[in-house]
Amino acid sequence: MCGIVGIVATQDVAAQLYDGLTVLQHRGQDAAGIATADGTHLRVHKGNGLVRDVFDARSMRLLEGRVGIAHCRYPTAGSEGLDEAQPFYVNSPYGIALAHNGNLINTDALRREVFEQDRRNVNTESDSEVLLNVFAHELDTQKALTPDSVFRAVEGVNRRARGGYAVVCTVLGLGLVAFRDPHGIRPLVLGKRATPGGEDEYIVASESVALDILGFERLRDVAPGEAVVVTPRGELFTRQCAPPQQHAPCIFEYVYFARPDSMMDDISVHKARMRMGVKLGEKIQRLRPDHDIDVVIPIPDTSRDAALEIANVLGVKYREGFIKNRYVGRTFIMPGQGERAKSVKRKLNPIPLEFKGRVVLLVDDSIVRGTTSRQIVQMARDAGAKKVYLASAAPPVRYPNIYGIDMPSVEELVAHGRSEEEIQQLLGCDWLVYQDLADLEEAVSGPKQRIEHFDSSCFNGSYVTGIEPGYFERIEQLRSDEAKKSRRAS
Ligand SMILES: O=P(O)(O)OC[C@H]1O[C@H](OP(=O)(O)OP(=O)(O)O)[C@H](O)[C@@H]1O
Ligand SMILES: NC(=O)CC[C@H](N)C(=O)O
Ligand SMILES: [Mg+2]
Repeated sequence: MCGIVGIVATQDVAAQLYDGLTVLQHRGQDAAGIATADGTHLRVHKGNGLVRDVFDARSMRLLEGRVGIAHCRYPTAGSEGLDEAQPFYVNSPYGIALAHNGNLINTDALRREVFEQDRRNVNTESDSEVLLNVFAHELDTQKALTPDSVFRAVEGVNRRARGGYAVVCTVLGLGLVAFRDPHGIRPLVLGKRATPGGEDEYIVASESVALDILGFERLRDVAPGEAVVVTPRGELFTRQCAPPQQHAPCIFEYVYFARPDSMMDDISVHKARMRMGVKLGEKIQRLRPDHDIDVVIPIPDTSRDAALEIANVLGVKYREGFIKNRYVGRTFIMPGQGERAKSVKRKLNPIPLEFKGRVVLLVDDSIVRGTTSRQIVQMARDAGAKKVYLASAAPPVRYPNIYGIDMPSVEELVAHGRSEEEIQQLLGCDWLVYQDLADLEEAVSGPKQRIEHFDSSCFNGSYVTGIEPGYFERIEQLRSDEAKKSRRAS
């Protein structure tokens, strides 16, 4: 999913960008990078691996500048290699570094346009490098470098690019630029803090947790289609750069991606997950008023909030029956199926006394490829459970996600083309229950019903940007696990 941060401060920002990235690490574990600008120079350091592995004292010292951006990557386009780690950089016009969370769905057409019409070279398979070149070209068509000209350039990007994008850039000679796609599919939040001397400092980030740990106050979310410019002197400019369109934030952020301590589009992720638990608990109660569940056990980490509420609604015990190895990262965002499958075992281990002789209800936030649940159900049986039920706080994932979550191939989705009974059989549990989509959407938008529409495409197959014919076949060819495996091998 990728995490992005941009900061303008009165001191060098690299150390703060680094700290910001460490709390966005759950959004991307494959690569990380920071770019800083100090007036005349842009400095970039990036590499493969976790944030803590990519930077050392020397690379941090070189990252001078009071304006900077940072990225941690979960690839959805191109390869996992260093070439496609972000931020990307172009030296014309002015020198621009860009970091992107999301995924473009018209990358091929844009790539051709960029080469043939804009006469710019894109050196990788990354959609983000294409996006940078579109922005650079649009800025190049402007007469001067001002917030106003940047807003016109972002208007140009919004006319040309389709898909999900939350973007941070440093533009030499101007400062920090950030923008969000016209549907607001990907998240972006704006924060501010004042120095003891009363000077303003600003941050934009994928999740508000980055603001919290760096002492910024959350001002608001960047609006769909809005762009933000912050100059090195701490002046903030904002403008709507696209005609109004349906706001459709990605619901999977609330289900799985985001940290529970983040606020996203003014909704607490933690509360959204608790409400998912209440709704699903009520459904279980409706379907099985005389249930025989002895204990509710979450599949850590992300399902905990929902699982606790299910236990409360059902009036049964909640127990931590699986212990998570804190040194293993998130398995879903690992690039290959072999690694994902191996990592579940390394990551989760049962405490048998919580299972022995009991009817257990295991709860996960979502079942995507079924990698986790298939193994966990077996672990619960091996640990002595009498019966193993499984509840998913999200509906069946039956369609690809194309806006920044790497699930391009329907064949890899355990629920694709299968009934719930068939999935239950495949996962090996005694009963399987899924959240209904209407309940999930209601749970996320909350009592105030702040958001009317979501991008719920992986659950209902409805894509807010529209899709070109042949698109799914093409990404399947490019990005299925099989395709990635043979690319790596060659
Ligand atoms: O059906 P699957 O393809 O296995 O994908 C779904 C699982 O993957 C995620 O866990 P992950 O280990 O990535 O992160 P977490 O520790 O935050 O739950 C998610 O929370 C589910 O447990
Ligand atoms: N998950 C993301 O946001 C990915 C960003 C971009 N499409 C990449 O692959 O690098
Ligand atoms: Mg999980």
